[in-house]
Amino acid sequence: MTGIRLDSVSKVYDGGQLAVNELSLEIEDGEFMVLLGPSGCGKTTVLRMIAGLEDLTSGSVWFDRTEGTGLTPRDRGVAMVFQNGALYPNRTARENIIFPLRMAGEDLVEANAKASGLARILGIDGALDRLPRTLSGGQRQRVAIGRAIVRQPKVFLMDEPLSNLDATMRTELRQEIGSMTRDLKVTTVYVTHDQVEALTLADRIAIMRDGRIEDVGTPSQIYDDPATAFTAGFLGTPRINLMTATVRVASHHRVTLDFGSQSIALPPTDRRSMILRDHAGEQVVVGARSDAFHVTLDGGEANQLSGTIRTLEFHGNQWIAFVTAGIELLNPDLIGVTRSRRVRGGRPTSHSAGSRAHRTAGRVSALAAKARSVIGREYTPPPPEPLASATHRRSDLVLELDNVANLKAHDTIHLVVDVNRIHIFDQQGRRVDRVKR
Ligand SMILES: Nc1ncnc2c1ncn2[C@@H]1O[C@H](COP(=O)(O)OP(=O)(O)OP(=O)(O)O)[C@@H](O)[C@H]1O
Repeated sequence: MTGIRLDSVSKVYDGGQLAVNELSLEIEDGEFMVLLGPSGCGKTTVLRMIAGLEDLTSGSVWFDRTEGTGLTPRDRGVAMVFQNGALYPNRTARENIIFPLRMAGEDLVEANAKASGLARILGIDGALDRLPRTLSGGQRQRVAIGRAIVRQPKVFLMDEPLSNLDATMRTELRQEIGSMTRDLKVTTVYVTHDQVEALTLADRIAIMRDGRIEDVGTPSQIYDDPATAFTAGFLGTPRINLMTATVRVASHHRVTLDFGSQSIALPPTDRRSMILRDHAGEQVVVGARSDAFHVTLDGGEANQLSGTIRTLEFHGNQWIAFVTAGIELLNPDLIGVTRSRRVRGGRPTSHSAGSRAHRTAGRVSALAAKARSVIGREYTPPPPEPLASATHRRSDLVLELDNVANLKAHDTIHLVVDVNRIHIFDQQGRRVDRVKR
C-alpha cells in the first residue's frame, strides 16, 4: 500500500489554461480521499497527474518515498476508472476482468478465482459470462471497477465513476465502492462534484476551487467547521445563507452584527467577539445554515430576525421557505473568487478576488513565471472584486421547515438565530476565527 504526496503541483495547459495552481496534498496509505469541487476546478487534471497521464508544469508527485514525477503510468502501480469504464466488447465480463492478469502471465485458474471473488463483492457474479452489450450501465461500470482493481494496484483512482448511472444504481454502487476499497485497504483518490458521494465515501475531502485546495478535512470537519464561505456553500442542501453584516461594537465591548434594519449580538465571551472588537465598522459575512434558525412567535426573543415568506415549496418530507428579510445575501460561489484564470494576451479575461492570491506576492510571481515559461506571455494577477458586486447578491433567506401548518406565502415570520451555529467570514470568505483540523 502507498501514500501519495503532491508537492506544489501546477498545470498550465498549452494555450494558457491554468488548471492546477501550486497544489499540495498528502493522502495517507489506505486513505479514501475525495476531490470535490465545481466543474472545471482541476479535479480530473490532478487525478491524471497522479496517474502519469498528464505532465506537471511544476511540482512533484511522490508515492511513499519514491518520486513518481518522471515515472510512466505503468510504473506507478495505479489503476484508474473513468466515467464510462470502456470494456472490450467481444469479451465477456469475466474475460474483461481477468485480462490484466492474463497479460501479466497469471495462471487462468487463479485469475478466474480472483474474478469470481471480485464479482461477488461487486454483485455481478450472475453476469460474469455475458458480453458488455447485454449488461446494464451499472453492471458495465462494476466490471470496469473489477478490471481496474484485480491486479491489486497500490493506488486506485476514480473519476466520477457513478455520473452516468441512475439514482438507485448510484446509491448501490456507491456503497459497494466504499466497502470494497475499505476491505482491500487500497489508497483511493475519487473525483466528484456530488457532495453526497463525497460525504458518504470519504475519509477526508479536499474541496477544490480554481485549481487550488480551499479546505481539507474529514466530512464532518468540512461540513461543521468550514474554513471558507465557498466550502460552506458547497456542502449542504439548501445551501448555507451568507448574509453581509457590519460589525458594531457597543457599550461593554458588546459586538453586534448589523444587517441593516436588524441585528444579532454575540456573547461577550465568544471568541469571535474578541476578534471582531478590533474591526468595528467593517463588513463581514455571516454564514447560517437552516438549522441555525428556529421559528418563533414574535416574543421579542434575543437574536431574532423577521421577514416575509415570499414562497413555500413542498419537498415531500419538508418545506423550503424563501424569506425576504431586507438582508443582503451573497452567492457562495462568488466570494473571494477567481472568475477566470485564463491567461491570454497578457491579461486574464475577467477580474477576480483570488481568495488567497493576495497572501504572498512571491507565490503570484512564481506562478507568473511559470505561466510565462509555458505560454510566453505576461500574467497579471487580477484585482479583488468588490463584495457588493451585483453578481454576488441573492434575495432570500432559504430555510427548511418541517411544519408550515400556521404559515403561508406573504406571512411575516420570526426566526431566532443560534449564534453558536453561525460561521463568520471576512470579505474574502475566510473564517475570522480558527478552524479546528
Ligand atoms: N487538455 C486540455 N487543454 C486545455 N485545457 C484543459 C484541458 N483539459 C482540461 N482543461 C481545462 O483545465 C481546467 C480544469 O479542467 P479539469 O477537467 O481538470 O476540471 P474538473 O474539475 O475535473 O472539471 P469537470 O468536473 O467538469 O470534469 C478547465 O478549465 C478545463 O477546461
